[in-house]
Amino acid sequence: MDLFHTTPDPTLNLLPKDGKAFYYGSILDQDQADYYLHELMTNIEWRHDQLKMFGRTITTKRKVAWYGDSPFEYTYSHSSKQALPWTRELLELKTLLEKTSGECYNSCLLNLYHDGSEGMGWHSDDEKELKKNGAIASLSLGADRKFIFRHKKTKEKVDLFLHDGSLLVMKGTTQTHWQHRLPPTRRVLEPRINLTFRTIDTVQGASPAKSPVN
Ligand SMILES: O=C(O)CCC(=O)C(=O)O
Ligand SMILES: [Fe+2]
Repeated sequence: MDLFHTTPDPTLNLLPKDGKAFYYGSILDQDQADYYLHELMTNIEWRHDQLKMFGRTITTKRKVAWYGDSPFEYTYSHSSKQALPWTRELLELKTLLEKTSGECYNSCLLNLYHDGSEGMGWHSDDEKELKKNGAIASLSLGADRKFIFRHKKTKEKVDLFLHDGSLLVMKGTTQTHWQHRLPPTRRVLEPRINLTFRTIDTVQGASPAKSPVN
């Protein structure tokens, strides 16, 4: 299904079955989107991600950061990390996303893609430490990028563009039945930041999404 050219309707489920994904379009005006992009570029403690695959350590070009309500410990590709305390801007965005989506979140994984050569491979945000079927609110800032869902069994795909300042909310059984990916592209030369607000199941501990290769 090609959803590139449809006007966003946040009441419309983009997935034909086995999950729910709602695209709100831009929820920030251009000045706000520019402001947060700049602030987050500057004030977030960005680190290259280290993935361990087949006994080798790979350093991704994209950078990541992890923030939360408390210094959640989580294991991310065989190394243990701690969530940093919320910054002012992250708390403002969390409040806005909670109001818009009607859900609560206690942590946020941020990804910085310097240009279109950086992306993220197929994965589901289904770590056992995340609240089962918890909502994930994905805010995009900067370059518009294509995002693709793929059903795990039928391989059915749903494509959309995540625009500057836009919100995508994934909920229900989406992470059980669907994977998603941010494909690299030669057409994009500008940076993009993506924030995924999540809920860690605080009884169990903490872990963000798997570490898919670029
Ligand atoms: O950058 C994106 O839009 C996707 C990020 C993502 O899937 C993740 O952080 O788990
Ligand atoms: Fe993800």
